[in-house]
Amino acid sequence: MFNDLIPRKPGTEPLVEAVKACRPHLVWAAVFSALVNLLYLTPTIYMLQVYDRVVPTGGLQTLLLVSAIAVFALATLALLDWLRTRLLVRAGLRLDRLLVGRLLGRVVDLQAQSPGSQVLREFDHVRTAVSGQGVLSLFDAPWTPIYIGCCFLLHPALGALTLVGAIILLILAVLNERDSRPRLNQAMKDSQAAYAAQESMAGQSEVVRALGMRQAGIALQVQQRQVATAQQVEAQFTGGRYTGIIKFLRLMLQSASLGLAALLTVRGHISAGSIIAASVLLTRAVQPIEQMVGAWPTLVQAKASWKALIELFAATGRVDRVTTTLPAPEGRLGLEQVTVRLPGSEVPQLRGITLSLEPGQVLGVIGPSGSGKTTLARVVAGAIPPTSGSVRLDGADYDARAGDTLAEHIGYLPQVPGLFSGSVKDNISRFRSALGTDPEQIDREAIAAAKAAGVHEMILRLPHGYDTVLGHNGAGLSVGQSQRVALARALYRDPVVLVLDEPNANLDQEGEAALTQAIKGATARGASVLMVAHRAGVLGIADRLLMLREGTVQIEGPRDEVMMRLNPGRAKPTVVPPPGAQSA
Ligand SMILES: Nc1ncnc2c1ncn2[C@@H]1O[C@H](COP(=O)(O)OP(=O)(O)OP(=O)(O)O)[C@@H](O)[C@H]1O
Repeated sequence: MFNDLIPRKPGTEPLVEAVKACRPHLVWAAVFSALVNLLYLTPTIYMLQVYDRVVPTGGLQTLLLVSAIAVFALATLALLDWLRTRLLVRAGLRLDRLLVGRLLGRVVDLQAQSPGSQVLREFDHVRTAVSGQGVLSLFDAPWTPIYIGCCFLLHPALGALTLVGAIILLILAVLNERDSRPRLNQAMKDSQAAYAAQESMAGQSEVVRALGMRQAGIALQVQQRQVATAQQVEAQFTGGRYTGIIKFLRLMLQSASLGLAALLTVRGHISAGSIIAASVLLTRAVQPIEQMVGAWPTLVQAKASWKALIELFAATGRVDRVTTTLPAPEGRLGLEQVTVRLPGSEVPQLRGITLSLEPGQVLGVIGPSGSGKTTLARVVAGAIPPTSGSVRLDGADYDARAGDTLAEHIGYLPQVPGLFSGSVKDNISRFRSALGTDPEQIDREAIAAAKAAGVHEMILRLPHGYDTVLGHNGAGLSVGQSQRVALARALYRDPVVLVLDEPNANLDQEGEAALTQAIKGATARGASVLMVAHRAGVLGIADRLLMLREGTVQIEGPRDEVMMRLNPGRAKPTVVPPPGAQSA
């Protein structure tokens, strides 16, 4: 039942480490729980002493002594209860400290986007269960048999009543779990889908308004929400029904034990003190079961979330490896039989691509829409791994440089610029300030990159220059301006490989001239450049051209030769020199 909750797959090591780090807290919390539960016997024992020793003899000194002991025991109970709660909260914090950074790293490493956005929510479910009532109810549960045993010690009939009561409550708890679990799981899935749909609509609100999809969009979201809420309500109704029955039964049992104990006292089987003691013991015996029923949704949710975290870590096991530090590369790029099949797709997007690119060379990638140009750019940029085959930088597989180490040598300008919320400088410097890099160094390098991209003057004309704060997706800049800032980001710290995906798609003449100069500057210092382009202009700078069709290389060779082959009727290649090319 709990087998699938143990992280065993490669890649899940951080989860194992985090659990190990929290183990001392959990063990001590369990020990304190045991002591707390023992001390819960204090009122029972106190009552027995008062009724059986103090009342018959009228011994005030005995009353004072047992009262003092009871106060001490109850104070210790309160202290230990407080300590165990603190320990669990600290365990939750430790989980947070150890896992959140890695978790976010793994989300970045995920290829499929959707599950990643829920990951922190999943983690919080686990943390809440660990640091709250969920785990406490598990710690208290084993005490039910002990309290029942104490009832048997008072009198077998009282023990039997408590045992039967506990069994009935347990059966109700199991039925509750069985009835509400599928509904809770479904409710979770439905509400996640509803949240995702709402986020997507909110992100596209302009399009929704402009296309008159307002009413349809709202109706769709309301429907999705109703489905999710209906399941939640059903689960709550089911849980509430059982909680009500369980509460009624517990109160009945308490009264029944009082009545039975009174009967046994009248008949002289037990002392008068046992009457209330029996009722208190029964309450303690069934309380963990009741607690468990209350905490069940939290535990079910935490279990599902923990499994989701295990899957996430197992699916992204490639990261967090320790690799040998290789020397800085020169920019020799090689693809060997690269095949890419994106997650969820049945056919590969790239098939058996082999190519090489030397430092200082520009390779232009052309081909019809959907032929795989962007996919090739993403693989060469290291954004996605090949499904098979290898991508090499100076002979070393991309995998040989772990995490961000590879990215330091690569400048990537994606088809959609993808700027982030933050200042223009933050965006160009790839948010280095968050890593504690010297601010002056960041300023110097960001300005150098902007100059290399020919965008320095344009940035200076922005309301706050490099400190202009951009919104989500670079809001605050035009599409062309975003593309130029993203080019500066790609050139930040002079990477030896440049991957530019339709870098001139939104540029005016000035922007295209700046782009050409930037590419020339990069090749002059020895960078290799792979550039996807539709428009002929910028391709004039390419040394070689590669034409893709349906994910395979159709033609590859020196630019003019390829152009001649593509346009055999023409005497001269059709690629026109890009603006600014003659000034080089
Ligand atoms: N996330 C994805 N999952 C599955 N298939 C995808 C995904 N993204 C793209 N594809 C498919 O991969 C193929 C290649 O897409 P790609 O974006 O590489 O083409 P492209 O040549 O860059 O096209 P364009 O010139 O229109 O940008 C297309 O058939 C597309 O449908």
